[in-house]
Amino acid sequence: MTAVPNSLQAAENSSHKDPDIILKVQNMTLGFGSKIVQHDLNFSIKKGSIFAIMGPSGCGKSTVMKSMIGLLQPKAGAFFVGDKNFWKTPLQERDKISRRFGVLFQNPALWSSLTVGENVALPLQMFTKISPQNIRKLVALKLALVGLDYAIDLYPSELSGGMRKRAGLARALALDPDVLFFDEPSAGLDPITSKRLDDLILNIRDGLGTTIVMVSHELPSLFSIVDDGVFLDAETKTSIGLGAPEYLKEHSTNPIISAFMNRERLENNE
Ligand SMILES: Nc1ncnc2c1ncn2[C@@H]1O[C@H](COP(=O)(O)OP(=O)(O)OP(=O)(O)O)[C@@H](O)[C@H]1O
Repeated sequence: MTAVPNSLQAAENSSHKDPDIILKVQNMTLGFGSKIVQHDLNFSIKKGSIFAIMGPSGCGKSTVMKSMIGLLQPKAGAFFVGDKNFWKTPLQERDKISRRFGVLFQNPALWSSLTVGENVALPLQMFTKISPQNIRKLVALKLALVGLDYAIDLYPSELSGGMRKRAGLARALALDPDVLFFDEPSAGLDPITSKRLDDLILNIRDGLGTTIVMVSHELPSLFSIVDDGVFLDAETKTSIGLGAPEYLKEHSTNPIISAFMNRERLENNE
C-alpha cells in the first residue's frame, strides 16, 4: 500500500503551520441557498491580535463571523483553527473546538429570569464539573474583570445597554476562551461607553492574551484598538483589502476603502 491517500488527506486537513497563526480562512465562499454572500476569502489571524472584519453594511461581515463560530458551513474552502480543518472535523470535535471560543453578539441575549451572576454561571454549569461554590467565585472574578462585580444579583432589565454588553462579555469569558468574537461591540452605545468597551477589549487582550475577532464599522474603535483586518466589498463580494485600519486608510489605493476609512461618499453613491 502506498501512503499517497494519507498524505493527500494530511495536506487537505492542515493549514500551513505557523505557530503564530491561530485562525486561517482559506479560499472560503459563503452564502445562503443559491445566494453567494462572499467568495474566495483568504486571511489569517495571529494569536493575541485584535482582528477586524470590515466593510459597508450588508457586505457579509456577520456571515463570515457566523461561519467562523460554527453556525454556517462554507460552500467552499476551509477554516482552520490551529492545524484543524474546522468544517472537516467530526461534530463532537467541532463542539470541543467551539468551546475555546467566546461570542458576544450585538444584543447579548441574557436570560431575563436569571440574575447577571446566574447568566455568567450558565456555561460553567453546562460545560464544567466545577463545584457551585467555586462557580460563584469564578463568576465574581469574571464580573470584576468587566467592572460589574456590584451587579452580580441584579436582573438584566436593571442594566443599561453598556452594562448588558459587559455582562454578555463576562459570560463570553466564563470558559477562558482562546478567541473572543464580537459582532458590532459598540452598536447602540454612546461614544464614551463605546470607548470604555474598547479599553476593556484591549485590557482583555493584554491581560489574558485572548485573540479578538470583531465585526465592526465603527471607525474610532477600528483605528484605536485593531491590529489587523480584512475589508469586504459588497459589489465584487470578496475581500479588497488586508491590513490594519490605519494602514488601509493611509495606503489603500482602492476608492471604496479610501472612502470608507475617510468617511467620504463615493461619487455615484448616495
Ligand atoms: N439567514 C440568512 N438567509 C439569507 N440571507 C441572509 C441571511 N443572513 C444574512 N443574509 C444576507 O447576507 C448578506 C450579508 O449579510 P450580513 O448580515 O452578513 O452583512 P453585514 O456586513 O454584517 O451587515 P451589517 O453591517 O448591516 O450588519 C445580506 O444580503 C443579508 O440579507
